[in-house]
Amino acid sequence: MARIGLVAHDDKKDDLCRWAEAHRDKLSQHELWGTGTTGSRVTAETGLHVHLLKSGPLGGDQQLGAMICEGRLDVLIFFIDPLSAQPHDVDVKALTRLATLYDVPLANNKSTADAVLAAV
Ligand SMILES: O=C(CO)COP(=O)(O)O
Repeated sequence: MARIGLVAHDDKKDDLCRWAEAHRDKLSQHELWGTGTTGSRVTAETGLHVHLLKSGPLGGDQQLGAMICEGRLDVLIFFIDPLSAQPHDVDVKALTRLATLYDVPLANNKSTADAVLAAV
């Protein structure tokens, strides 16, 4: 069982929920962790259980980063919005930096998420 982080910026939350619904059976075999709003929406729209962290701008991205550097997260699915500025951009950068540093598979879009999930 893999420990999978689920995060999406606001304009990408619909995409992530659709992706999670499409992969519901597979995702249900894993331990899911999500930032507050993303995780709540995934649960509401798919029925999947997601352990909820703080909302991203309130520290949720940093909580996922801490999980990564402590070896408590195996995969990060993070649908980033490349067309909008984020008030917590420094947190977003810190999270993607730690995923890179610790060699955690990081999917920033649906195609990559499909490939990563197929491999776990
Ligand atoms: O902002 C986020 C990622 O940077 C996501 O946070 P929420 O899921 O709480 O909206």
